[in-house]
Amino acid sequence: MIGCTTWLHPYVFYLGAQPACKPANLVCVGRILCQMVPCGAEEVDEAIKSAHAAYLQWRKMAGMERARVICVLFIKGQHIQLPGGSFAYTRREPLGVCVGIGAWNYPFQIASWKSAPALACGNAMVFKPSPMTPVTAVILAEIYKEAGVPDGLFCVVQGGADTGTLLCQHPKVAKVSFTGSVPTGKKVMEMSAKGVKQVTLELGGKSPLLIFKDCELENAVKGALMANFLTQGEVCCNGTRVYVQREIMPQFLEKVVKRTKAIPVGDPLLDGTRMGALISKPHLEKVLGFVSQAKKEGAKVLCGGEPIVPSDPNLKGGYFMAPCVLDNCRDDMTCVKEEIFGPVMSVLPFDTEEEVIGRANNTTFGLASGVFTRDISRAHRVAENLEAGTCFINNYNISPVEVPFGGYKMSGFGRENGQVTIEYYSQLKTVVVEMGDVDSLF
Ligand SMILES: NC(=O)C1=CN([C@@H]2O[C@H](COP(=O)(O)OP(=O)(O)OC[C@H]3O[C@@H](n4cnc5c(N)ncnc54)[C@H](O)[C@@H]3O)[C@@H](O)[C@H]2O)C=CC1
Ligand SMILES: C[N+](C)(C)CCCC(=O)O
Repeated sequence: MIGCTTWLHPYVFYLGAQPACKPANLVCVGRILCQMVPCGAEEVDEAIKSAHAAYLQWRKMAGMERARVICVLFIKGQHIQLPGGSFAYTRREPLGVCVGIGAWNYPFQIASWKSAPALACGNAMVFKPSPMTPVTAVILAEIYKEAGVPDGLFCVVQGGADTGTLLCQHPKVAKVSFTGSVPTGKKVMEMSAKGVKQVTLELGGKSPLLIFKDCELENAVKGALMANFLTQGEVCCNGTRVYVQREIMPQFLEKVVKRTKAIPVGDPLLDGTRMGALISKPHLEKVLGFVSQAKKEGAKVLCGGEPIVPSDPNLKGGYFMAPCVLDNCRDDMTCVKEEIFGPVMSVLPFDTEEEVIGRANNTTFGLASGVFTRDISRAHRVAENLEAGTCFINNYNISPVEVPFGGYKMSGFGRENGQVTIEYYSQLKTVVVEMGDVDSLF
């Protein structure tokens, strides 16, 4: 499949139809995995037309029929009684062709979180994965095909910013669901606004994790690791600002450093590995740059923060680094303010609940947050006061598909997962029914 230069119906994906474009290499531990060429205006247009044609059939199918190929959530409207026996009802209808644009960190999950509810609601989707991770969305298309999704309903187009722009600007597109950085999210919103298209934005974060002295410490330590080192720290909702109540700071640091040093870094295909390589050389350099900057600004590296070369010769060209814990951090440091998107935990002391909530909220991001405490009232009070789309109590990074996920503030808007997602992939039609005579004013 990789390197093919034509459409592959039915789940159209383009990997090279434009000889004028420069091919981009997808590399794995320094070796080329596949080559691809971005889609241009012609291919984007064809994909959207193909999705639109499939949508016209798919939208007519009853939920039960769609449920044979995709697990359809309960999609229903409301019945509203009006005077004189008249009534109104609402219908949830699909939007049309939706575009999904994904980041590279969870490529298969992002493609699924967007396309499954879009299709379940009766829409078609044209999905563009990140050019860093072009393959798994194509595998998802194959899975859909096997499950019985009609030809053209889920199309994958390859490319970067130019292809993304073509998708956002296409007049036949009804909605854009975007996962990526804040600067790109703003551009996507701006382009979509010009065509009055609906938008869902899942953007970056710099989430706070609050650890109170009355917590169950072992769990809090494990939670802090889950909040920082999952997927090499390349997770938008990671709790990278770890606020620890001063009294328990020494015990917390001792335990967290011990566990961090023991994380097996290496081949992600081996069962025992808990951390793989970062996505690319420039990204590794960026993350290491944050660590050096933190040192310059007065942070103390308790462990990690340097590149490592695993012993396996096959991994020599990979972009591995040792997971890092930073102590002596302050709220005004770059490592505490900016999204690093790598395995770097910044630890900060606090004294009171009121103080830590103010500090936790002092950010333009608002994706997630977490609190560890045994005090049930405190836990819910903190959850209420933190300005974030999710608050984890006594755990972190738990996101089953039945639970809504999305941001506050500059981390975006709209929600993915959970029943609420229906609202973001459908529109409401009101039907008003008169049961008596028309009472005309004229
Ligand atoms: N809130 C969430 O659910 C998640 C957010 N992210 C965020 O994503 C970022 C990292 O991912 P990246 O791929 O580096 O982000 P990015 O913003 O550079 O790219 C994301 C996607 O947008 C496309 N794109 C770039 N310029 C575009 C344009 N002008 N018009 C349309 N599309 C364009 C890219 O090709 C890619 O597919 C981090 O900030 C992270 O926090 C990542 C995963 C989940
Ligand atoms: C699955 N989870 C919660 C760890 C991450 C989901 C958001 C992302 O794509 O970064």
